[in-house]
Amino acid sequence: MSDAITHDTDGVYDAYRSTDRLREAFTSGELPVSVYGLGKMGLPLAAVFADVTGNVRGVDIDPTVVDAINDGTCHVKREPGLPSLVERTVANEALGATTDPRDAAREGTIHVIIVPTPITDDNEPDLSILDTVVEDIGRGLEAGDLVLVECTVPPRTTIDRIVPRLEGSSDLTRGEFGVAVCPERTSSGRALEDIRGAYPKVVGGIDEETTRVAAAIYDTINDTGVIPVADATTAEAVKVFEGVYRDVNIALANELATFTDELGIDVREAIDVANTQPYCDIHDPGPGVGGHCIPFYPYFLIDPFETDAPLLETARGVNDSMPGFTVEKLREGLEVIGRTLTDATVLVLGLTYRPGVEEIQASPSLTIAERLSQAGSEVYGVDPMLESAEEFALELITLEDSYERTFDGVILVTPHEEFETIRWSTLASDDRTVVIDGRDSIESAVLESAAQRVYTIGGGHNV
Ligand SMILES: NC(=O)C1=CN([C@@H]2O[C@H](COP(=O)(O)OP(=O)(O)OC[C@H]3O[C@@H](n4cnc5c(N)ncnc54)[C@H](O)[C@@H]3O)[C@@H](O)[C@H]2O)C=CC1
Ligand SMILES: CC(=O)N[C@@H]1[C@@H](OP(=O)(O)OP(=O)(O)OC[C@H]2O[C@@H](n3ccc(=O)[nH]c3=O)[C@H](O)[C@@H]2O)O[C@H](C(=O)O)[C@@H](O)[C@@H]1O
Repeated sequence: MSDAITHDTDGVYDAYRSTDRLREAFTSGELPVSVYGLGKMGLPLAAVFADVTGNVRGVDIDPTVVDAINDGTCHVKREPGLPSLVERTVANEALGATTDPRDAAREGTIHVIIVPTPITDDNEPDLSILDTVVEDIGRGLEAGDLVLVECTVPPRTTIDRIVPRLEGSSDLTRGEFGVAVCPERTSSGRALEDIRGAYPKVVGGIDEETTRVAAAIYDTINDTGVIPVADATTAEAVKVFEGVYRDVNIALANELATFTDELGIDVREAIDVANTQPYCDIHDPGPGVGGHCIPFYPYFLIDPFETDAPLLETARGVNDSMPGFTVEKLREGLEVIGRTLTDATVLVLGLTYRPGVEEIQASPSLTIAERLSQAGSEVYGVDPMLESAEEFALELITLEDSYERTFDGVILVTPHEEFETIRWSTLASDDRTVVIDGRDSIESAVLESAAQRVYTIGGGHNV
C-alpha cells in the first residue's frame, strides 16, 4: 500500500499515511517552509527549520532585517550559535528572506507564524499584525498546507479567528488544510538551545490529523520530544498559563520586597532560604516587569473573556507599581541627606527590559525615567545594547561619559554584564550619592568600600 494517501494534493496535511515517510519528506526539503516574522524568535526558528529541511523562506516587513539575513548576517544580538547558523544556512541556500509574503505564501507548504502579538494602550490584545499575516497566507494557501502558530495568542484565537480568516482569504475550508498551535517557549539568549529541545514542544491541532502531522515535524527538531495536547485552544492556554504563572509569582516576590524596611530584614535572604523547600519557588523582586511577553500575557485572559481574573489584575498592579517604588526609594534616600528629586542629577543604568536583550517594550526604565523627569530631576541613562533611547525621558550617555559627571542618585535597573566592572568609587565618588540597586547585583564587597548610601530592592540599605 502506498505510503501517500492517494489524492491530488502534494501537501503535508492528510497527505502521508506513514509518519516516517512524512518526516522523510520534511527533512529532505520536499515540503517548503515559510516563516513569517524574523525577529528575536523568528530568525532562530527559521534558521533551525532551514538547518533541518534545507528549504526555508523567511518573510519580514523590515527590509533591513531581510537584507541582513540575505547577506548571511544575524541582526539578533547575543544569541549563541545563531550568527554562524544564519551564515551557513544562507550560504547553502537553505534559508532566504523576503519582504513580500505572496511568493512565500504561494510556495510554502508549511507556514510558521511568529510575529508580534502585543497589547494596545488600553491593555487589549492587539492581533492586527497576526490578522495581516494570516490573510497573506490565506491568499496563497493550497489544499494540504499546514499552518503552525508559534506566536503567543489569547486562548481560542486559532479556532475563532485564524481558521475563519484562512477560509475567508482562500477558496478552502477546514479539513483541506491544517492549523496547529505550537507555542514558542524560548528565552532570548538561549533561543537555539531552547528550540532544539531544552524542554518538550507543545502541539495542539484543530483536528487529529493536524496534531499528528505537526508532532511529526517538531519531533525532527526538538530532541526532548513533543507533547501533543487535546486541541489548539489547549496549546494556546499552556503558553499563556506559563506566562501568567511567572507574572503572578514575580508580583509575590515584589510585594514581599516592599516589607523590607518595616521588617528590618533582608527579604531576599528570606526568599532564598524559603526556596530551599521543594514546593517553594518565590521569584526575584526588582524594579518592574518588562518585555512584550510577561507583562502582556495576563491581558490575553483578563480582556477577551467574561470570567473575572482578580489575581491576574492584582499581580499586574503590583508589578506595575515597582518602578514608582524604586523612584520613591531614591527620594527617601536623598531626603535623609537633605536633598530632593527636584534638583537631583540621576543616572539610570540599564534601559532594556532584561540583561543582554535588545528589547525596551514595557521596560521599567521607561517609567522610572518618566517619573524622575516629572519630579524635576536631570536624568541620564546608560545601556550598552542601545544606540539610541528617544523613547526614554533621559539623555543616553556611555558608561565612560558617566564617570565624568557627578550624580546625586544612581539607579541600577537592568544589570547588563558590562556593569559588573563599573568603577563605583568613581561613578558614585561623592559620599552623598544615593544608589538604588534594583537587582541586588552590586557586589557587596564593592558596597562595603563605597561610602555612599545604597538601597537594594528587597535587601534593605547599607547605611
Ligand atoms: N521574545 C521572546 O522572548 C519570545 C517571544 N514569543 C512570541 O513570539 C512572537 C514574536 O516575538 P519576537 O520575535 O520577540 O518579536 P520581535 O519584535 O523581536 O520580532 C518580530 C518581527 O516580526 C516582524 N514583523 C512585524 N510585522 C510583520 C508582518 N506583517 N509580516 C512579517 N513580519 C512582520 C518585525 O519586523 C520583526 O522583525 C510574539 O508573539 C511573542 O509573544 C514567544 C516566546 C519568547
Ligand atoms: C514562563 C517564562 O519563563 N517565560 C519566559 C519569558 O521570557 P522573557 O524574555 O520575557 O524574560 P523573563 O525572565 O520572564 O523576564 C520578564 C521580566 O520580568 C522580570 N523578572 C523576571 C524574573 C523574576 O524572577 N523577576 C523579575 O522581575 C525581568 O527583569 C523582566 O523585566 O517569556 C518568554 C515569552 O513567552 O516571550 C518565554 O518564552 C520565556 O520562557
